[in-house]
Amino acid sequence: MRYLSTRGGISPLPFTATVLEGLAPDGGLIVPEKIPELSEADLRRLRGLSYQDLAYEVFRLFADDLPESELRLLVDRSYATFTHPDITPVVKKGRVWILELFHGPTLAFKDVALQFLGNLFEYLLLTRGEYMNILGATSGDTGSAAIYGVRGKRNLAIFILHPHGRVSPVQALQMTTVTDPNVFNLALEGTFDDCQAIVKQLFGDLEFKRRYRLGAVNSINWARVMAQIVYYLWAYFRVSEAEGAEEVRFSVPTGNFGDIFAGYLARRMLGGRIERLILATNENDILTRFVNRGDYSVREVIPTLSPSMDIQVASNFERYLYYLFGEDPERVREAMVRFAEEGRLRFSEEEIRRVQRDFLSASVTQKETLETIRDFYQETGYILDPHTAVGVRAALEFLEARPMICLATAHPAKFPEAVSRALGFEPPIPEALKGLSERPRRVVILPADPAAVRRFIEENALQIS
Ligand SMILES: N[C@@H](CCOP(=O)(O)O)C(=O)O
Repeated sequence: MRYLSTRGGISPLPFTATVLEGLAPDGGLIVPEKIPELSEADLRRLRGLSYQDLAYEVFRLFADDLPESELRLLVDRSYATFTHPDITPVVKKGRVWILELFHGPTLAFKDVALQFLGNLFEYLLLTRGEYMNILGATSGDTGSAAIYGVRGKRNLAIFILHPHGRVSPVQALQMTTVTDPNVFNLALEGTFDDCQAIVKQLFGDLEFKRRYRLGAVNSINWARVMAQIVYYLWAYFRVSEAEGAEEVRFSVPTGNFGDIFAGYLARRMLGGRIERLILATNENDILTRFVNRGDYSVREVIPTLSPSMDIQVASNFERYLYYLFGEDPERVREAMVRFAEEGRLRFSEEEIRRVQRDFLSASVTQKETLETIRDFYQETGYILDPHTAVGVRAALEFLEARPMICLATAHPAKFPEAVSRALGFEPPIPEALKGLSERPRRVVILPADPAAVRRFIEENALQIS
């Protein structure tokens, strides 16, 4: 498989180069040259596999320049850190299925890809005798998952930018209590969008990127998206079999468009057996306005009870645009230039119709989020985290005969304040979070200024002369 940039400015790359590159040097996102479609025979072969075997088979389609034996080891090592034997179990609760993506070390869906990416980085760097400084932005969950994915690994340092005071207290503790010398948490005085823009700006400075060997852990890195495709296929197989249904819907709480973009690819691979994806947003509803009205225009970021989704500029949206525009990089480049200048994009009626064949969308208020946590608990005894609650609420709006699978993107114990507001008690604390608040912390507060971040990296980056 070869990889291209959504903006058309690179020669085709193999998988391993794609992973190390992160963001394409022309500022675009990297996409596979073609999306494999699974035949009936493939589906029969994949249906009964364990999660690890399925992941191995899916990765083989995209990562064909990795030795197969090494890929197998990477998959097994990555999912050995999960506490559930099914890795991402799917359970029926009330009228919907819940796909639990929070059984990894940091209790969020990000672990599914970042455990793998951490091991993959280590393997690639050691075999090439290279090092890397990872630079990432987080609105809460990616940060700790990336840190846990690379801590203790050789030839790697990691710099994670989060918006100061705008992640949940548990999310902040998960990141800042990792005090290994190669882990740097930078709390920026701004929003997640500021953090992500700084990351993209520093990646866009090719001289800086090459000098400090910058690597990406956000879903701009293709390996993140690839790893997330697996759980859509996994859940499709489990639920279609249990319900005797050919088609299902998935509901996905969405901020940066990475997770739902993996769902879009899974939908294409399954030949439409995912009838549609429900794109669920909180009050930061730019993506809902896009799906429902073709209005993709930036507004102020509103802090909510589901902070990981407090995002206006969704970086993976560009990958979807590439397919919406018929894989025409020229159109993508023009659109991204216009968006940078005007902060908005408009779409034709025909384009909106096509978008609506892929997605249905609803935006969910904080009041509705709390009501959903409460009502769902009363009906099923199951505690939703606020992000999952946004997805469940949107799912209930679009419930019909097909089974509905809701992505449970984080464990409720990461958001005890929101759960307690809804239910009057906090969720039980899982082992992984016990004693966090007593541990020493390390975090540096900086202005949301690219020059300040750049200086910090220059002073602290791993450099091997
Ligand atoms: N919601 C994310 C934001 C970053 O998204 P990513 O998928 O591109 O890493 C978070 O929790 O940090």
